[in-house]
Amino acid sequence: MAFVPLPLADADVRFAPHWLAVDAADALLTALRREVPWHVHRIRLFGRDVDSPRLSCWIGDPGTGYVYSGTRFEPHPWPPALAALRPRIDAAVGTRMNSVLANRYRDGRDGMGWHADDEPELGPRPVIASLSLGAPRRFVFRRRPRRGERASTEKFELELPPGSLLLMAGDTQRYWQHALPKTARPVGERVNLTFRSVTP
Ligand SMILES: O=C(O)CCC(=O)C(=O)O
Ligand SMILES: [Fe+2]
Repeated sequence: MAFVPLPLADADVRFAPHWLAVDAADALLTALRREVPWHVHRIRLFGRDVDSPRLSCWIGDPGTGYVYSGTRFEPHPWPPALAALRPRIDAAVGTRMNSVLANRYRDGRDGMGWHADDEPELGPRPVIASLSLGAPRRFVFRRRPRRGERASTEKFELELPPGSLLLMAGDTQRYWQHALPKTARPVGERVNLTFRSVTP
């Protein structure tokens, strides 16, 4: 359950690799497969609308509607398994979360490209708690280029096993981007929940 800080400069990233026991993570994955209305979202990529390479669902309190990749989503109400989990997440990170983006990566062809979760509704220093379930996947950070720098080579990567909780806080979104790369390796299904605190 303990968090260890990860060595990203000017960021606050903490990781609890075994936040949930493996059987609890499995049970949650089974419940979420059934309880969450999974959809392919349309996202804007280099000025074009395309199908996102994953299934997703926005879940949240009323009024936490969210703009993502140029599209506004009204949140789905909390399914029972997530309503039960939410106070434990809140206690672990010390923030009251009011929404969650659930993502379902069916296999290695699904992933998420480089981005920072820096939408204005998340405030200047977003606190985001990311819980992983199912197949382990590689998660990567890259530093945004500093002033006068064309590109940054600073990277940090880790594997996110089932039951792990990754906390991103402080200036993490300001100075770093993250991604879940696609992979040619045969990997099973993974579900990720990013709990957020949105100011409506
Ligand atoms: O699936 C993941 O681990 C990352 C998800 C993510 O970055 C996001 O939902 O913003
Ligand atoms: Fe993200």
